[in-house]
Parts: sequence; structure tokens; C-alpha cells
Amino acid sequence: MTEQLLLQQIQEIQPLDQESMNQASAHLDQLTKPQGSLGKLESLAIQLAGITGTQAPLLERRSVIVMAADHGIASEGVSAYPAEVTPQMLLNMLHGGAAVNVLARQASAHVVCVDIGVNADIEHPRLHSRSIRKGTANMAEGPAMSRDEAVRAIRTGMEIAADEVRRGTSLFVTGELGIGNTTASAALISALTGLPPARVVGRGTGLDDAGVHRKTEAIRRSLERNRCDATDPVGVLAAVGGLEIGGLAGVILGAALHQCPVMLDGFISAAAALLAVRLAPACAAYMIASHQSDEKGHAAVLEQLGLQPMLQLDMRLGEGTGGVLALHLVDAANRIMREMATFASAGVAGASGEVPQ
Ligand SMILES: Cc1cc2ncn([C@H]3O[C@H](COP(=O)(O)O)[C@@H](O)[C@H]3O)c2cc1C
Ligand SMILES: O=C(O)c1cccnc1
Repeated sequence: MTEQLLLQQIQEIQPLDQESMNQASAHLDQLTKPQGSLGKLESLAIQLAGITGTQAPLLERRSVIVMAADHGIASEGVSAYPAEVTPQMLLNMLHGGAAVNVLARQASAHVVCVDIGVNADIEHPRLHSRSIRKGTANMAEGPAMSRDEAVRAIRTGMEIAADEVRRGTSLFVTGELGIGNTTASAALISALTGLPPARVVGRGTGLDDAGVHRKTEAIRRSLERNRCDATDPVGVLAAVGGLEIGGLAGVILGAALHQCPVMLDGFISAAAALLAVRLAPACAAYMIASHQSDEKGHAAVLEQLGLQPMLQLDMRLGEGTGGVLALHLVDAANRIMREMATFASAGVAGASGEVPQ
């Protein structure tokens, strides 16, 4: 698929079904509670109805798509951990031992691991081997990847989403692995929004102040070296992005094309979401922000996306961990829609003082 075809395809993302949202909203107002008192659970229920065209959709198969890739910029000492951790953690995840596996089991979600650019040869029966290249180049010295590779990363995410929809997935969670990816995310966010690097750079895996300074300078050099054009999101991804960031943007676009909600995880997922929105603004309506990460800059990106996080747990891990935790809230919103009594059925007086018929 060429870049032009990809861009054409994603313009077909549909707006939400207003009629279903009106019905969901009217139903919520009939339930035995003061109007609006369930807060964000109510807006979530309305959004889910608008996305799926169904009140209280079942959303039985939920898949966390974990895109894994390495980053050339890691050689600049921008992470507290060595690059070897990416393949090591990917194997750990394939064996079910990562935090996201544990939290996904609790939320009955399915973890799909994708090697979209890890700098190692990993084989595992459950691994989706879709490697585009073995990690990006060092963006402080030149573009992270070619334009063609950036397009392929996005397309790979869209294909994975489509495959998962065929397997019955009706809700997506974004997840990732990649030492150095908070640096690539911060650079991409800075390039797309014009926010200065210092506003969006955080400690990642736990850098000290000197490390944060090094990371900020590496991003400054990368932006200077690559001279990105914010109106060309694919060009920005190629210059200062990451393969997993492109892949996740593709997952988000693919989910929206198939009218599935997509639960965003933390900082890297937000960078991918920003990229997706710049490519196809209509996909924003399909996004749910699971949590606000402790990574500095996450709040600023969520604001740019117009999203309010459901949870604030001081988490800063990625993998999809916040995303799967927030699935419990999706289930809560659906239960409210299905199981709560109405004023009429329970014989409770409404604000008017009358029990509705
Ligand atoms: C053991 C371990 C498990 C992780 N799981 C997610 N990340 C997270 O941290 C990395 C990004 O942070 P930075 O940009 O500072 O390298 C990514 O792998 C991300 O998924 C992990 C990091 C480590 C060390
Ligand atoms: O918020 C995140 O997604 C995050 C923060 C630090 C490290 N890895 C991921």
C-alpha cells in the first residue's frame, strides 16, 4: 500500500453515531441516581455507544497490542537501562511475566506481542514477527528511518488491527516496549506541537537530573539535525519517531476504521495518538485516555488531544499497563447501562417528586 492509498483509506473513518449516543444519554438519565452523578463513567458509556452503535456493547475480546522496537538514540545514554532490555522484556512478556500480562489476566484481556523493529532475533510461537528494521538509526545523526519505513510501520499497525478484528477483537489497548522510546516520543511530540523539548522530556525509566539534561540535549540535536515539518506527520515519524510509535498509530487508525474503541496507555501511546490524529482527525473520537502517566509531558499531550484521563495512579511503565487497568472501568460503565434500575422500575421519585410511569 502506498502512502497515498494509506492516507485515502484513513479518511474513511466514520464519525460516532449521534443517535446511539443520545439514546445512551437518555437511558442514563432514567437510572436511579442524580443526573450526571456517575461522572466520567457516564461519558464513557455514551462514547462506547457512539463508537459501536450499540448500548452497552459486550466488548468481549479485548486485545492489548504491544509493539516492540529499538532506538538508535539509546546509544546517547538517554535511558536508565541498556538497550538489551527490549528483547529481554519482550521474551519475558511472551512468557507471561511482565506487568501487563498480570494486569491483562485480571481484566480478561489478550496480549498480542509484535516485533516491529527489535534489534535481536527473537522466535516464539506467539510472537508476531513483523520487523521492518532492527531498530531505528540514531536520530541525533540523521533520520531515524526512511519515509517508506515510516509508512510501513503505520500500515503494519493497521494490518494487525484488522487481523485482530477478524479474530473477534472489539476493543484495543495500546502497549509498547522499547528502551529509548520516551526520548523518541518526546522528540515527535515536540516536533508536532512546537512545545519546547524541556516541556515534554521526563525521567523515563528513572534518569537522574544529569540524565534528563543529556536526554533534552539529544532531542534538541535531533530536531536541529532533522528540521521537521509539523504539517507532514509521516515525515516527522521518519525523522525523529520510532517503529513502535508508527505501529501504534496504525493500530489506533485501524481500530477507528473498524469502529472499535481504543484505550490509550501512557506517554508513548499518547505520542502515537497525536500522530494518528494529525493523519486523520476523526480517529480522536475513538480514543479513551486510560490514565495520566507520571512521565512529564503526558498531561500536555493529553491536553493537545482533548482527552481527560480516567485514572491517576502515578504509574510510569508503559507496556499497556494503565490501559488494561482502565478496562475495569469499561466493564463498570457497561454494567451500569445493563443492570441499574430505572426510577420507573424501582418506584423511586425523580427530581420532580413523582415516580415516572
Ligand atoms: C525492565 C523494564 C520493563 C519495562 N516495561 C516497560 N518499560 C518502558 O520503559 C522503556 C522506555 O523508557 P526509556 O525511554 O527511559 O528507555 C520502554 O521499554 C517502555 O516500554 C520498561 C523498562 C524497563 C527497564
Ligand atoms: O508513560 C509511559 O508510557 C512510560 C513512562 C516511562 C517509561 N516508559 C513508559
